[in-house]
Amino acid sequence: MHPILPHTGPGNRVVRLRQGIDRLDDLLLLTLAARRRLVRLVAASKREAGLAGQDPHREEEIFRRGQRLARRLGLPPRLARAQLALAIADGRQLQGLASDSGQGGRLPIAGMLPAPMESPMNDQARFAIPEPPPRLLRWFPPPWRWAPLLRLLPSSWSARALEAALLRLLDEPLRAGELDFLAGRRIGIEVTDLGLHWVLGLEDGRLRVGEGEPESTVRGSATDLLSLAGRLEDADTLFFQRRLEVTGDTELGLTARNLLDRLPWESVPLGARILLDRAARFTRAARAAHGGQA
Ligand SMILES: O=C(O)C(=O)C[C@]1(C(=O)O)C=C[C@@H](O)C=C1
Repeated sequence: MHPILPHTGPGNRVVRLRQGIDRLDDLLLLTLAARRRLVRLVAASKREAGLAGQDPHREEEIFRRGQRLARRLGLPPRLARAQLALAIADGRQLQGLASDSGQGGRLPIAGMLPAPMESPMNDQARFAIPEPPPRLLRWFPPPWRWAPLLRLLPSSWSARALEAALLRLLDEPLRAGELDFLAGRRIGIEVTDLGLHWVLGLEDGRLRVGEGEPESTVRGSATDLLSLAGRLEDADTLFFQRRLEVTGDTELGLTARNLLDRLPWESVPLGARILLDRAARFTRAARAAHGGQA
């Protein structure tokens, strides 16, 4: 808490807004850290495929996409360009590539990056994704601290993201007709610590995330729901420990739960599996770092 700002009134609003700004700054850095991991992976794949490190077309494409998104978000295009230039300069530096390969200073802020500090590592150590260190996680806010920020986002965003994630995850059971029991029904998913809830149904053979009163609701913390979806914990354990709860039409809720248990995990796209596994491990480690309260 800032020492000279009051705890009530407009001063308090400043404190809370600054906390929001801090969370968003955390997100910026977190995004950069995740980007670096992907750059290392893409560098390894390019080497394996015998492709050149530097790819000016790809860089152009990144800038073009950035400008389009900046326009849609009302962000100054120069700001978007500068941010992306910094990220790409770092991407090049990670791969030991020239920061500006004679392209007329297209990455003008490359010089702002610190000199490479990468110590020589073998490929395995370099590309392995380490468990986040606990001290860093204690600094990283627990899921419930994100709730007020998430509420600021349009609910259609989270609904679309969930719909896309579920479509990938449940593609095979959906095509095999195993989700037919959901036709015309509405099942709720509630992430208690994030204050998020969605209603899921099957319309014309397609999974839909929509509005309305659910007939049955599966409820749990972000960490526990991710652990279930990522197969780090099985549904029985979570229900038995009351970390997962089904209310309303129990039969419908239990059918959904059983489906999750029987999910043909091998058929889930590898990328989605890795992402889920990472997200679940990360939030579990964050919960442990916050004394089990995240
Ligand atoms: O996509 C790649 O091939 C990368 O190496 C990543 C990246 C970037 O940082 O986005 C870095 C250097 C390349 O010139 C193009 C893009």
